[in-house]
Amino acid sequence: MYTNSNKIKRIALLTSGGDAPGMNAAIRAIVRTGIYNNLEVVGIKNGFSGLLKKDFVEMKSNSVSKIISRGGTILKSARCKEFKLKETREKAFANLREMGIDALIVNGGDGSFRGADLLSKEFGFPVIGIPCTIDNDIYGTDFTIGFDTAINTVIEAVDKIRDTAESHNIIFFVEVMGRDSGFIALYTSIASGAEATLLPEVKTDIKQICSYMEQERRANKTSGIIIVAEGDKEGGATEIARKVKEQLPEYETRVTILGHIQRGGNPSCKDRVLASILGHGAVTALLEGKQGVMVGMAHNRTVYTPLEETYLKHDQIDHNWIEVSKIISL
Ligand SMILES: Nc1ncnc2c1ncn2[C@@H]1O[C@H](COP(=O)(O)OP(=O)(O)OP(=O)(O)O)[C@@H](O)[C@H]1O
Ligand SMILES: O=P(O)(O)OC[C@H]1O[C@](O)(CO)[C@@H](O)[C@@H]1O
Ligand SMILES: [Mg+2]
Repeated sequence: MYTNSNKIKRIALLTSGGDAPGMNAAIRAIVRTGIYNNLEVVGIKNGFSGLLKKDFVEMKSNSVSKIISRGGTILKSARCKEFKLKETREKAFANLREMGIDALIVNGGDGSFRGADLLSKEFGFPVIGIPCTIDNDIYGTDFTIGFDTAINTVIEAVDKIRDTAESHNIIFFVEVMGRDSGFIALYTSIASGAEATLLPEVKTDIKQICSYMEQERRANKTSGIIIVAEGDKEGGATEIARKVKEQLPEYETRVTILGHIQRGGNPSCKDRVLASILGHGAVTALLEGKQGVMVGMAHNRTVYTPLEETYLKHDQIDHNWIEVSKIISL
């Protein structure tokens, strides 16, 4: 068990799970705020995997020069299945102690916070989380870092697809990311005026989609966009399109899977600001003696939420928004 009898002098940070635009801005803010407060800052490469392999790098102010505008993560990220095992986390804790590290900042999504929370609870080690995921599925913050950039990437693509849909009278099924969460699908549906939205949180009824398409045709609409979150329980866009085509063979349909273009790219202004404020907030939280919490932004204020709540409560989509999206796309 770790007893933090001394002041925090040396902190580490890592990025974990899917990369998210703005992770670099968060790294920059953590490093510079740490140095400003006379802390030593250590970067851990490749998420929890790097923690196990002692893949550490000392971070100086110039290590983070000119990265605020860059997508991805200079520390690299990974999914590390073994971190779910207690003996693996024991090794991680031992490595942190061996490197003289007093606290850890984890930049990632709900899965990363599960790992971070276990590390904090099992060893009493000071850990702070920063919400970095394009999925926006974390409780305790209005938005996660990367979401804004990702949804803007999606609507730029959907606007282009719309041109072809209209020119050729095609119904497009556009698949967006979100294995367990429909935030990207719902926001981009509303913003691109999509004719229908399919989400993991709502049961998809193929018959209902078909009758909706018929209704649209009667209203003289000859093209359309249906946004499908990849985690929809009826299947991804390819599967949904196949099922619809079985019922309505006369319709011209196409499928576009946007895939990983949604995770890359230069972060938006909003994501850069959010990442900078939360990165600074994570370091000041540690200096104030906070641990086992995530730093988030609610109503433009920095707030702290126990890590456990961030992944157990998740963030819920507003079901009224689905209705609104339908009404205004009719
Ligand atoms: N239950 C768990 N216990 C311990 N560690 C976990 C657990 N779940 C996830 N992790 C760790 O966190 C890593 C990242 O989790 P995950 O792949 O779910 O991504 P995420 O952080 O939710 O980000 P995103 O959803 O944006 O890709 C996992 O590879 C694993 O190392
Ligand atoms: O297939 P990969 O690259 O592991 O990541 C896909 C997953 O990561 C996310 O994009 C979030 O980063 C999810 O929406 C998606 O399910
Ligand atoms: Mg996740």
